[in-house]
Amino acid sequence: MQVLTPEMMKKCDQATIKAAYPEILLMESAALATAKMAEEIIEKEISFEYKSELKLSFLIGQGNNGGDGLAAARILKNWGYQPQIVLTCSPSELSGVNALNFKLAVLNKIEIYQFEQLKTKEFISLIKQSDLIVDALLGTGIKGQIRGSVKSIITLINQQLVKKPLTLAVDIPSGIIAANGNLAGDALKADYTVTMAAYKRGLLLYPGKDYAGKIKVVEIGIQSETIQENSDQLKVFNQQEAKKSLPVRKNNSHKGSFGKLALLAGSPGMTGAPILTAKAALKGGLGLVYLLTAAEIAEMTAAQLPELVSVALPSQAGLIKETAAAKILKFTEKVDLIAAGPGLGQDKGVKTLIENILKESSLDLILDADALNVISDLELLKNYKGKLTLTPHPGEMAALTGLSIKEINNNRIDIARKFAQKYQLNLVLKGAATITAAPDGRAYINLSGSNGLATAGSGDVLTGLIAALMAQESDNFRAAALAVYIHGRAGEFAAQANSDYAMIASDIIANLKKVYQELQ
Ligand SMILES: NC(=O)C1=CN([C@@H]2O[C@H](COP(=O)(O)OP(=O)(O)OC[C@H]3O[C@@H](n4cnc5c(N)ncnc54)[C@H](OP(=O)(O)O)[C@@H]3O)[C@@H](O)[C@H]2O)[C@H](O)CC1
Ligand SMILES: [K+]
Repeated sequence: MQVLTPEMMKKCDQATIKAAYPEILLMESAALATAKMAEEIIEKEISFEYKSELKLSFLIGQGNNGGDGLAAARILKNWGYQPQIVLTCSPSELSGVNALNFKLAVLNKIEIYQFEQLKTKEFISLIKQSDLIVDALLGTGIKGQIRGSVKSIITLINQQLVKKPLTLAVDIPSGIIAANGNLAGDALKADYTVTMAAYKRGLLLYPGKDYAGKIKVVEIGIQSETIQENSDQLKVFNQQEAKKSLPVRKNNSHKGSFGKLALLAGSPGMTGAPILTAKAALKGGLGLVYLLTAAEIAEMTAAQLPELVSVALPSQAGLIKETAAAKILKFTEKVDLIAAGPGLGQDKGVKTLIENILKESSLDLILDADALNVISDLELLKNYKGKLTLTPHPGEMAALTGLSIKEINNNRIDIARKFAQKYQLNLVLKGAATITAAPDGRAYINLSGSNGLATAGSGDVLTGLIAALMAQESDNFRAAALAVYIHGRAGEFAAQANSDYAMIASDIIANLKKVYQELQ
């Protein structure tokens, strides 16, 4: 399913209207979907005897988002509810389809208030008594910081109400910038969002994602071809996508059928990282892991995980020496892919080692953590002969690009995509709302996960999973996106079992089986 910017959404609306779909009909479809969602929420969340006893309050802005709200209120009135409307402007300031929907609301005898004419106390009491608020103040047309009556309403609700009524946002919570998920000063938190035709970026990026609650994308008459033509190939990776992408395992197979991984990882202070990566790779379905590690810890790591084949490399002060390059490259002749980085440590020797692999190997290669930190010549990435995947967190991405972490997080989608295209590699930009980008411009925003995933070793687990899925699926980009999804979903299961607070990286691995069972 596509993820759009406000400009793309506008183009879709315009193309649909131009192709003979009247604007009022589009708005009516959006309103009908909103009314249905409101009814679903009411039935699920509120116990009541008569529809007419429920207080449904519609907060209505001056634009088309408000128009959606006006029409939805009218539909619910016709279904036997008693909605009331709070308008942020005077009726004479409404135009076009919004003015028409206002007239219809009046005709249907809906109770209408103008915010400016209400005393603060009256407004607060009206909101407090509401069983459901429908937020149709601002949608994709937001410009600049919130202002005027819209700002007063959002501020009053956020500052004066200890317990906020159940809230349904129309299209996007008001105050969230649809292009990037940032706050336009302040925003109204929703429990549910009904969004028209496609996801908007701001619903999936933080802080917007925290404001949106449960999101439902509804069809309003815009053809999927129109959305496809006006989008930029950014999609969500959700359970449906994961089910489609899960590699089929052949019955007539041996451990070589599911891939052999050379994992270059670990140092004396960091013996857990390679174990987490190796274990996640094996539990992810990979056939065989060779851990290539510093001589000091080769034996000890082998003892920690009996399924592992541990290979000792020459080292100095615990870090693998650059002279190990020849041995590693010779060794990689018998594997299908290489993953490097977890717990590797950083020094000149490690840097030379990684550079040599980038210059000489042509296997599928995943670089994570310290293997990313030692890269200074980005041309090496571009010129790599095999298929390359990088898995930076925002700090590592900042080091790779020379941007600040804040800049990365403010524009993570575009930065990840441009980097992947420029250097012709798969990029997994980690953090809340992980982006997976392909060299050909495709990209996914991942939808699974929990804040418990922000725990030591979580990235090491992801690297192992990416290796596992890549070994089983030929499209490395799809494999990486699937691994990110599975990692996030296993994190959700781990959080359910342990709480977000108490889960650790090993719990992600322990819950992989539940994800595979769910996807099969
Ligand atoms: N045909 C369609 O386009 C459909 C659209 N749908 C819904 O429409 C909205 C987008 O509607 P749009 O009118 O483009 O914009 P909004 O309603 O979101 O906002 C515009 C009004 O809000 C005022 N505004 C803008 N920024 C601010 C702000 N920071 N603070 C306060 N007020 C603001 C703006 O005022 P101006 O003075 O700038 O003109 C407008 O009054 C979309 O989200 C959907 O809900 C339907 O889905 C159907 C088809
Ligand atoms: K809204």
